[in-house]
Amino acid sequence: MAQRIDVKDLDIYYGDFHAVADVSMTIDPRSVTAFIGPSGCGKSTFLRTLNRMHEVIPGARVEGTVAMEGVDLYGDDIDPVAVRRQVGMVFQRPNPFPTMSIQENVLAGVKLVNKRISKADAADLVEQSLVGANLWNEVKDRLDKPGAGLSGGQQQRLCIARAIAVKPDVLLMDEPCSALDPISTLAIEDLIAELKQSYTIVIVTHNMQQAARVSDRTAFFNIAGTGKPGRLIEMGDTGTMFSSPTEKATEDYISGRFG
Ligand SMILES: Nc1ncnc2c1ncn2[C@@H]1O[C@H](COP(=O)(O)OP(=O)(O)OP(=O)(O)O)[C@@H](O)[C@H]1O
Repeated sequence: MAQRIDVKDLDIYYGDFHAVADVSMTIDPRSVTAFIGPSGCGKSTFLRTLNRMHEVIPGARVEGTVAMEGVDLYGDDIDPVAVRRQVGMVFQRPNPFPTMSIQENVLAGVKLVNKRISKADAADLVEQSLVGANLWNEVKDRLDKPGAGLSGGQQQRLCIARAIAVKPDVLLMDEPCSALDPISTLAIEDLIAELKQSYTIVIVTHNMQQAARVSDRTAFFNIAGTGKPGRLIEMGDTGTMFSSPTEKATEDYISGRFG
């Protein structure tokens, strides 16, 4: 299930704008990697290149390689839709489909791939995915009610259930807790700790404490000024990054001196 990702010499563009320069990193399987850094340094942009969502924007492109278990996701024979199935994504704001029921939401991605799933298999998958997202006990008696009727934290866990229902290898999370209250945030953080047993997880967060709590490794990105590309400054074991980073910019950012 979980997969290792090797990024090599990646440059990311929006048309002529060079948004992120020269990133090389390894993301370990069955672990949580956090991306931190000031606004505009390209964390979300880089995250979206890991499942080829970046190129959905007109004019957006990359140079370099993103390899999953040695296979370049940008290779000529690779189907981007298959990549997005293998590498799921959870966004900042919970985005369940408002007119769909809870169970239809869980199955939304699966039905795109497998229209002929039997009722029994679908019911099993709904239960499995909701259990996996720590939501089953709260919703099992109202699976046919609208997903939009859940609390924000529950909606985010529903989105995680929808993402894991297609059985991805990797889960990308772009500030998944920024719209949530502290209790829901802790529920998602606990869930991330459980999910890493099975998945490779990458999370963008502005919250230093969250990066320190949930991640095994942390990557710090920075930007030298407006119009300049963001760069990966330093990446390492989260404990070390927060206690004794190598770069002064990392220390300044972590200690709240800028950003
Ligand atoms: N769709 C887009 N078209 C053109 N430029 C974009 C687009 N999305 C982002 N950018 C630019 O790319 C750069 C990196 O943005 P990005 O959102 O990746 O940074 P970030 O580190 O995730 O920021 P934040 O922490 O504020 O979310 C910024 O200069 C931004 O303006």
